Amino acid sequence: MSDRAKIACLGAGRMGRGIAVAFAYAGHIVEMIDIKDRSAEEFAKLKADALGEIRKTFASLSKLGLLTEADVDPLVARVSVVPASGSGTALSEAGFIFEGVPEVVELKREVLATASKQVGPDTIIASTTSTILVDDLSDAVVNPRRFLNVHWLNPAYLIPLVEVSPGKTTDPAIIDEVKTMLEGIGKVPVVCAATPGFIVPRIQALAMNEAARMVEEGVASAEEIDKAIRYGFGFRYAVLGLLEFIDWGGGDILYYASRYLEGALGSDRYRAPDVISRNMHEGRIGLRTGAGFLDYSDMDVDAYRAKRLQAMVDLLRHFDLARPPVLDRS
Ligand SMILES: NC(=O)c1ccc[n+]([C@@H]2O[C@H](COP(=O)([O-])OP(=O)(O)OC[C@H]3O[C@@H](n4cnc5c(N)ncnc54)[C@H](O)[C@@H]3O)[C@@H](O)[C@H]2O)c1
Ligand SMILES: O=C(O)[C@@H](O)[C@@H](O)[C@H](O)[C@@H](O)CO
Repeated sequence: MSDRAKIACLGAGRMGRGIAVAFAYAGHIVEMIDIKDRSAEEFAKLKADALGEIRKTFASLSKLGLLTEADVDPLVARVSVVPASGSGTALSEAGFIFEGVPEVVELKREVLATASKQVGPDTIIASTTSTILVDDLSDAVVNPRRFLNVHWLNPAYLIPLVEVSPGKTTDPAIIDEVKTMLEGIGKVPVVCAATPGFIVPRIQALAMNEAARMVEEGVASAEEIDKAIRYGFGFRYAVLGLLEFIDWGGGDILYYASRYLEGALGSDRYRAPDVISRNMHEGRIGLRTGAGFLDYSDMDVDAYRAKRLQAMVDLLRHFDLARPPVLDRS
Protein backbone atom coordinates (compact mmCIF):
# COMPACT_ATOMS: atom_id res chain seq x y z
CA MET A 1 0.00 0.00 0.00
CA SER A 2 1.47 3.39 -1.02
CA ASP A 3 1.98 5.99 1.68
CA ARG A 4 1.45 8.79 -0.84
CA ALA A 5 -1.43 11.04 0.21
CA LYS A 6 -4.79 10.49 -1.43
CA ILE A 7 -6.01 13.45 -3.47
CA ALA A 8 -9.57 14.67 -3.97
CA CYS A 9 -10.65 17.22 -6.58
CA LEU A 10 -13.92 19.07 -6.08
CA GLY A 11 -15.15 19.30 -9.66
CA ALA A 12 -14.16 17.19 -12.64
CA GLY A 13 -13.66 20.00 -15.16
CA ARG A 14 -10.55 21.24 -16.94
CA MET A 15 -8.51 21.90 -13.80
CA GLY A 16 -9.81 18.91 -11.84
CA ARG A 17 -8.80 16.64 -14.70
CA GLY A 18 -5.43 18.31 -15.23
CA ILE A 19 -4.57 18.10 -11.53
CA ALA A 20 -5.75 14.46 -11.45
CA VAL A 21 -3.35 13.61 -14.29
CA ALA A 22 -0.45 15.39 -12.53
CA PHE A 23 -0.99 13.47 -9.28
CA ALA A 24 -1.77 10.09 -10.87
CA TYR A 25 1.42 10.44 -12.93
CA ALA A 26 3.31 10.97 -9.67
CA GLY A 27 1.83 7.86 -8.02
CA HIS A 28 -1.14 9.26 -6.11
CA ILE A 29 -4.69 7.91 -6.00
CA VAL A 30 -7.12 10.67 -7.07
CA GLU A 31 -10.86 10.93 -6.66
CA MET A 32 -12.67 13.63 -8.61
CA ILE A 33 -15.91 14.53 -6.88
CA ASP A 34 -18.74 15.84 -9.03
CA ILE A 35 -20.69 18.08 -6.69
CA LYS A 36 -23.04 19.50 -9.28
CA ASP A 37 -26.64 18.47 -8.81
CA ARG A 38 -27.47 16.18 -11.79
CA SER A 39 -29.32 13.01 -12.74
CA ALA A 40 -27.72 9.54 -12.70
CA GLU A 41 -27.60 9.59 -16.52
CA GLU A 42 -25.90 12.98 -16.55
CA PHE A 43 -23.41 11.80 -13.95
CA ALA A 44 -22.63 8.64 -15.97
CA LYS A 45 -21.98 10.82 -19.02
CA LEU A 46 -19.72 13.21 -17.08
CA LYS A 47 -17.79 10.30 -15.57
CA ALA A 48 -17.24 8.66 -18.97
CA ASP A 49 -16.21 12.01 -20.44
CA ALA A 50 -13.74 12.81 -17.63
CA LEU A 51 -12.13 9.36 -17.56
CA GLY A 52 -12.08 9.31 -21.38
CA GLU A 53 -10.20 12.61 -21.42
CA ILE A 54 -7.77 11.41 -18.76
CA ARG A 55 -7.02 8.30 -20.82
CA LYS A 56 -6.56 10.45 -23.92
CA THR A 57 -4.16 12.73 -22.05
CA PHE A 58 -2.02 9.83 -20.81
CA ALA A 59 -2.11 8.29 -24.30
CA SER A 60 -0.87 11.56 -25.81
CA LEU A 61 1.88 11.79 -23.16
CA SER A 62 2.96 8.29 -24.17
CA LYS A 63 3.18 9.39 -27.82
CA LEU A 64 5.23 12.39 -26.66
CA GLY A 65 7.69 10.06 -24.94
CA LEU A 66 6.88 10.79 -21.28
CA LEU A 67 5.59 7.29 -20.60
CA THR A 68 5.09 4.00 -22.44
CA GLU A 69 1.82 2.76 -23.91
CA ALA A 70 1.80 0.02 -21.25
CA ASP A 71 1.84 2.68 -18.51
CA VAL A 72 -1.46 4.22 -19.64
CA ASP A 73 -3.85 1.66 -18.08
CA PRO A 74 -2.27 1.61 -14.59
CA LEU A 75 -2.09 5.42 -14.54
CA VAL A 76 -5.75 5.83 -15.57
CA ALA A 77 -6.72 3.25 -12.94
CA ARG A 78 -5.47 5.61 -10.22
CA VAL A 79 -8.23 8.11 -11.03
CA SER A 80 -11.93 7.73 -10.27
CA VAL A 81 -14.98 9.99 -10.44
CA VAL A 82 -17.56 9.91 -7.65
CA PRO A 83 -20.91 11.68 -7.31
CA ALA A 84 -21.66 14.09 -4.46
CA SER A 85 -23.56 11.28 -2.68
CA GLY A 86 -20.31 9.27 -2.48
CA SER A 87 -18.09 12.16 -1.48
CA GLY A 88 -17.93 11.29 2.25
CA THR A 89 -15.29 8.55 1.97
CA ALA A 90 -13.27 10.39 -0.69
CA LEU A 91 -13.14 13.54 1.45
CA SER A 92 -12.44 11.85 4.76
CA GLU A 93 -9.56 9.84 3.28
CA ALA A 94 -7.96 12.66 1.28
CA GLY A 95 -4.71 14.27 2.42
CA PHE A 96 -5.14 17.17 0.01
CA ILE A 97 -8.30 18.53 -1.58
CA PHE A 98 -8.32 20.85 -4.60
CA GLU A 99 -11.51 22.81 -5.20
CA GLY A 100 -11.94 23.40 -8.96
CA VAL A 101 -15.47 24.72 -9.54
CA PRO A 102 -16.18 27.82 -11.67
CA GLU A 103 -14.64 31.20 -10.76
CA VAL A 104 -17.64 32.46 -8.77
CA VAL A 105 -17.00 33.48 -5.15
CA GLU A 106 -20.41 32.41 -3.79
CA LEU A 107 -20.27 29.00 -5.48
CA LYS A 108 -16.75 28.33 -4.24
CA ARG A 109 -17.70 29.36 -0.69
CA GLU A 110 -20.71 27.05 -0.75
CA VAL A 111 -18.73 24.09 -2.09
CA LEU A 112 -15.84 24.68 0.34
CA ALA A 113 -18.22 25.02 3.30
CA THR A 114 -19.96 21.73 2.55
CA ALA A 115 -16.80 19.77 1.75
CA SER A 116 -14.83 21.05 4.73
CA LYS A 117 -17.40 19.53 7.10
CA GLN A 118 -16.52 16.06 5.80
CA VAL A 119 -12.71 16.10 5.91
CA GLY A 120 -10.28 14.63 8.42
CA PRO A 121 -8.47 16.88 10.96
CA ASP A 122 -5.17 16.78 9.00
CA THR A 123 -6.56 17.40 5.53
CA ILE A 124 -5.36 20.47 3.63
CA ILE A 125 -7.92 22.19 1.43
CA ALA A 126 -6.85 24.42 -1.46
CA SER A 127 -8.79 26.48 -3.96
CA THR A 128 -7.43 26.42 -7.51
CA THR A 129 -8.98 29.84 -8.22
CA SER A 130 -7.14 31.92 -10.85
CA THR A 131 -7.89 35.26 -9.25
CA ILE A 132 -9.97 35.27 -6.04
CA LEU A 133 -8.32 36.60 -2.89
CA VAL A 134 -7.77 33.71 -0.47
CA ASP A 135 -9.27 35.70 2.43
CA ASP A 136 -12.52 36.01 0.49
CA LEU A 137 -12.85 32.22 0.70
CA SER A 138 -11.17 31.12 3.92
CA ASP A 139 -13.95 31.98 6.38
CA ALA A 140 -16.27 29.62 4.50
CA VAL A 141 -14.02 26.69 5.46
CA VAL A 142 -14.56 24.88 8.78
CA ASN A 143 -10.84 24.92 9.64
CA PRO A 144 -9.35 27.96 7.82
CA ARG A 145 -5.92 27.24 9.34
CA ARG A 146 -5.66 24.36 6.87
CA PHE A 147 -6.88 26.31 3.85
CA LEU A 148 -5.03 28.31 1.19
CA ASN A 149 -5.05 29.04 -2.55
CA VAL A 150 -2.96 26.83 -4.83
CA HIS A 151 -3.04 28.12 -8.41
CA TRP A 152 -1.97 25.70 -11.15
CA LEU A 153 -1.40 26.83 -14.70
CA ASN A 154 -3.28 25.12 -17.50
CA PRO A 155 -2.34 22.41 -18.58
CA ALA A 156 -1.65 21.52 -14.96
CA TYR A 157 0.09 18.23 -15.76
CA LEU A 158 2.77 19.95 -17.87
CA ILE A 159 3.39 23.47 -16.55
CA PRO A 160 5.87 23.30 -13.65
CA LEU A 161 4.84 26.48 -11.79
CA VAL A 162 2.22 26.32 -9.03
CA GLU A 163 1.47 29.52 -7.09
CA VAL A 164 0.78 29.11 -3.37
CA SER A 165 -1.10 31.96 -1.74
CA PRO A 166 -1.77 31.60 2.00
CA GLY A 167 -4.30 33.84 3.73
CA LYS A 168 -4.47 35.66 7.06
CA THR A 169 -5.67 32.52 8.82
CA THR A 170 -3.49 29.89 7.11
CA ASP A 171 -1.18 28.05 9.51
CA PRO A 172 2.38 28.80 8.25
CA ALA A 173 3.30 25.11 8.68
CA ILE A 174 0.77 24.29 5.95
CA ILE A 175 2.68 26.37 3.42
CA ASP A 176 5.76 24.16 3.86
CA GLU A 177 3.67 21.02 3.70
CA VAL A 178 2.08 22.12 0.43
CA LYS A 179 5.43 23.17 -1.05
CA THR A 180 7.01 19.83 -0.12
CA MET A 181 4.11 17.92 -1.61
CA LEU A 182 4.26 19.94 -4.86
CA GLU A 183 8.03 19.55 -5.13
CA GLY A 184 7.52 15.84 -4.51
CA ILE A 185 5.48 15.56 -7.71
CA GLY A 186 8.01 17.58 -9.72
CA LYS A 187 6.36 21.00 -9.56
CA VAL A 188 8.02 24.37 -8.91
CA PRO A 189 6.02 26.17 -6.20
CA VAL A 190 6.25 29.92 -5.62
CA VAL A 191 4.69 31.51 -2.52
CA CYS A 192 3.04 34.92 -2.77
CA ALA A 193 1.11 37.15 -0.40
CA ALA A 194 -2.67 37.03 -0.21
CA THR A 195 -3.60 39.04 -3.29
CA PRO A 196 -6.19 38.76 -6.05
CA GLY A 197 -4.64 37.28 -9.21
CA PHE A 198 -1.43 36.12 -7.47
CA ILE A 199 1.55 36.63 -9.82
CA VAL A 200 0.88 35.07 -13.21
CA PRO A 201 -2.85 35.79 -13.73
CA ARG A 202 -2.28 39.36 -12.55
CA ILE A 203 0.42 39.92 -15.15
CA GLN A 204 -1.10 37.85 -17.93
CA ALA A 205 -4.61 39.34 -17.61
CA LEU A 206 -3.06 42.71 -18.54
CA ALA A 207 -1.05 41.16 -21.37
CA MET A 208 -3.97 39.10 -22.69
CA ASN A 209 -6.33 42.08 -22.61
CA GLU A 210 -3.74 44.24 -24.37
CA ALA A 211 -3.33 41.60 -27.10
CA ALA A 212 -7.12 41.46 -27.54
CA ARG A 213 -7.27 45.27 -27.60
CA MET A 214 -4.67 45.37 -30.38
CA VAL A 215 -6.77 42.98 -32.48
CA GLU A 216 -9.78 45.21 -31.83
CA GLU A 217 -7.81 48.32 -32.82
CA GLY A 218 -6.47 46.64 -35.97
CA VAL A 219 -2.83 46.93 -34.87
CA ALA A 220 -2.14 43.43 -36.20
CA SER A 221 -3.94 40.17 -36.83
CA ALA A 222 -4.28 37.58 -34.05
CA GLU A 223 -1.76 35.42 -35.93
CA GLU A 224 0.83 38.21 -36.12
CA ILE A 225 0.40 39.15 -32.46
CA ASP A 226 0.80 35.56 -31.35
CA LYS A 227 3.87 35.18 -33.57
CA ALA A 228 5.34 38.23 -31.83
CA ILE A 229 4.62 36.61 -28.47
CA ARG A 230 6.10 33.22 -29.35
CA TYR A 231 9.26 34.51 -31.04
CA GLY A 232 9.86 37.63 -28.97
CA PHE A 233 8.06 38.06 -25.67
CA GLY A 234 7.76 34.36 -24.79
CA PHE A 235 11.19 33.50 -26.22
CA ARG A 236 12.93 36.02 -23.98
CA TYR A 237 10.87 35.34 -20.87
CA ALA A 238 11.48 31.61 -21.16
CA VAL A 239 15.04 32.56 -20.13
CA LEU A 240 14.82 35.83 -18.20
CA GLY A 241 12.41 36.93 -15.50
CA LEU A 242 10.44 40.14 -16.14
CA LEU A 243 12.25 42.04 -13.39
CA GLU A 244 15.58 40.60 -14.51
CA PHE A 245 14.90 42.01 -17.97
CA ILE A 246 14.14 45.46 -16.56
CA ASP A 247 17.70 45.27 -15.19
CA TRP A 248 19.09 44.08 -18.55
CA GLY A 249 17.37 46.74 -20.63
CA GLY A 250 17.73 49.41 -17.92
CA GLY A 251 15.11 50.73 -15.51
CA ASP A 252 15.69 54.17 -17.06
CA ILE A 253 14.40 52.90 -20.41
CA LEU A 254 11.24 51.61 -18.76
CA TYR A 255 10.81 54.93 -16.93
CA TYR A 256 10.94 56.95 -20.18
CA ALA A 257 9.03 54.36 -22.25
CA SER A 258 6.17 54.29 -19.72
CA ARG A 259 5.89 58.09 -19.73
CA TYR A 260 5.84 58.20 -23.52
CA LEU A 261 3.30 55.36 -23.88
CA GLU A 262 1.02 56.84 -21.24
CA GLY A 263 0.85 60.08 -23.25
CA ALA A 264 0.88 58.60 -26.76
CA LEU A 265 -1.75 55.96 -26.08
CA GLY A 266 -3.64 58.24 -23.75
CA SER A 267 -4.02 55.70 -20.99
CA ASP A 268 -2.83 55.48 -17.41
CA ARG A 269 -2.54 51.72 -17.77
CA TYR A 270 1.04 52.48 -18.89
CA ARG A 271 1.86 54.55 -15.80
CA ALA A 272 4.98 53.19 -14.07
CA PRO A 273 4.78 52.44 -10.34
CA ASP A 274 6.74 54.64 -7.91
CA VAL A 275 9.51 52.08 -7.56
CA ILE A 276 10.49 52.64 -11.22
CA SER A 277 10.98 56.40 -10.77
CA ARG A 278 12.66 55.90 -7.39
CA ASN A 279 15.16 53.41 -8.81
CA MET A 280 15.76 55.69 -11.79
CA HIS A 281 16.43 58.75 -9.63
CA GLU A 282 18.60 56.83 -7.20
CA GLY A 283 20.66 55.28 -10.02
CA ARG A 284 19.53 51.70 -9.43
CA ILE A 285 18.81 50.96 -13.05
CA GLY A 286 20.15 47.44 -13.40
CA LEU A 287 23.23 45.64 -14.67
CA ARG A 288 24.97 48.88 -15.73
CA THR A 289 24.90 50.27 -12.18
CA GLY A 290 25.42 46.92 -10.39
CA ALA A 291 21.89 46.81 -8.99
CA GLY A 292 18.31 47.21 -10.05
CA PHE A 293 15.60 44.85 -8.91
CA LEU A 294 18.39 42.31 -8.42
CA ASP A 295 21.85 42.87 -6.94
CA TYR A 296 24.82 42.11 -9.23
CA SER A 297 27.56 43.60 -7.02
CA ASP A 298 28.98 40.28 -5.77
CA MET A 299 28.46 38.41 -8.99
CA ASP A 300 30.66 37.30 -11.86
CA VAL A 301 28.49 39.26 -14.30
CA ASP A 302 30.24 37.90 -17.42
CA ALA A 303 29.63 34.31 -16.34
CA TYR A 304 26.02 35.10 -15.41
CA ARG A 305 25.37 36.78 -18.76
CA ALA A 306 27.02 33.89 -20.65
CA LYS A 307 24.71 31.42 -18.88
CA ARG A 308 21.59 33.33 -19.90
CA LEU A 309 22.82 33.77 -23.48
CA GLN A 310 23.58 30.04 -23.65
CA ALA A 311 19.96 29.34 -22.70
CA MET A 312 18.78 31.65 -25.52
CA VAL A 313 21.06 29.89 -28.02
CA ASP A 314 19.63 26.54 -26.86
CA LEU A 315 16.15 27.93 -27.50
CA LEU A 316 17.17 29.17 -30.95
CA ARG A 317 18.33 25.63 -31.75
CA HIS A 318 15.07 24.26 -30.34
CA PHE A 319 13.15 26.50 -32.78
CA ASP A 320 15.55 25.47 -35.54
CA LEU A 321 16.48 29.12 -36.00
CA ALA A 322 20.19 29.00 -35.16
CA ARG A 323 22.33 29.76 -38.18
CA PRO A 324 26.08 29.84 -38.79
CA PRO A 325 27.59 33.24 -39.59
CA VAL A 326 27.87 34.38 -43.18
CA LEU A 327 31.62 34.51 -43.86
CA ASP A 328 32.93 35.92 -47.12
CA ARG A 329 35.88 33.69 -47.97
CA SER A 330 37.68 34.37 -51.22
N1 LIG B 1 -9.26 26.97 -17.18
C1 LIG B 1 -8.05 27.40 -16.87
O1 LIG B 1 -7.20 27.65 -17.73
C2 LIG B 1 -7.70 27.59 -15.43
C3 LIG B 1 -6.36 27.67 -15.05
C4 LIG B 1 -6.03 27.82 -13.70
C5 LIG B 1 -7.03 27.88 -12.75
N2 LIG B 1 -8.33 27.81 -13.15
C6 LIG B 1 -9.38 27.88 -12.12
O2 LIG B 1 -9.85 26.57 -11.85
C7 LIG B 1 -11.22 26.62 -11.48
C8 LIG B 1 -12.03 25.69 -12.35
O3 LIG B 1 -11.91 26.10 -13.69
P1 LIG B 1 -12.08 25.05 -14.89
O4 LIG B 1 -11.47 25.69 -16.09
O5 LIG B 1 -11.61 23.70 -14.48
O6 LIG B 1 -13.66 25.05 -15.04
P2 LIG B 1 -14.60 23.96 -15.73
O7 LIG B 1 -15.83 24.65 -16.12
O8 LIG B 1 -13.86 23.17 -16.75
O9 LIG B 1 -14.92 22.95 -14.52
C9 LIG B 1 -15.73 23.31 -13.45
C10 LIG B 1 -16.26 22.10 -12.72
O10 LIG B 1 -17.20 22.55 -11.75
C11 LIG B 1 -18.44 21.89 -11.96
N3 LIG B 1 -19.55 22.82 -11.67
C12 LIG B 1 -20.07 23.74 -12.49
N4 LIG B 1 -21.08 24.38 -11.88
C13 LIG B 1 -21.19 23.84 -10.65
C14 LIG B 1 -22.06 24.07 -9.58
N5 LIG B 1 -23.03 24.98 -9.63
N6 LIG B 1 -21.89 23.32 -8.46
C15 LIG B 1 -20.91 22.42 -8.38
N7 LIG B 1 -20.06 22.15 -9.39
C16 LIG B 1 -20.20 22.86 -10.51
C17 LIG B 1 -18.44 21.45 -13.39
O11 LIG B 1 -19.30 20.34 -13.57
C18 LIG B 1 -16.97 21.11 -13.59
O12 LIG B 1 -16.72 19.81 -13.10
C19 LIG B 1 -11.63 28.09 -11.60
O13 LIG B 1 -11.57 28.69 -10.34
C20 LIG B 1 -10.60 28.66 -12.54
O14 LIG B 1 -10.40 30.04 -12.37
C21 LIG B 1 -8.70 27.64 -14.45
O1 LIG C 1 -2.67 30.69 -16.01
C1 LIG C 1 -3.66 29.98 -16.11
O2 LIG C 1 -3.63 28.85 -16.60
C2 LIG C 1 -4.97 30.54 -15.63
O3 LIG C 1 -4.81 31.15 -14.43
C3 LIG C 1 -5.60 31.47 -16.62
O4 LIG C 1 -5.97 30.84 -17.77
C4 LIG C 1 -6.69 32.21 -15.93
O5 LIG C 1 -7.91 31.55 -16.01
C5 LIG C 1 -6.71 33.69 -16.10
O6 LIG C 1 -5.44 34.25 -16.29
C6 LIG C 1 -7.71 34.11 -17.18
O7 LIG C 1 -7.69 35.41 -17.44
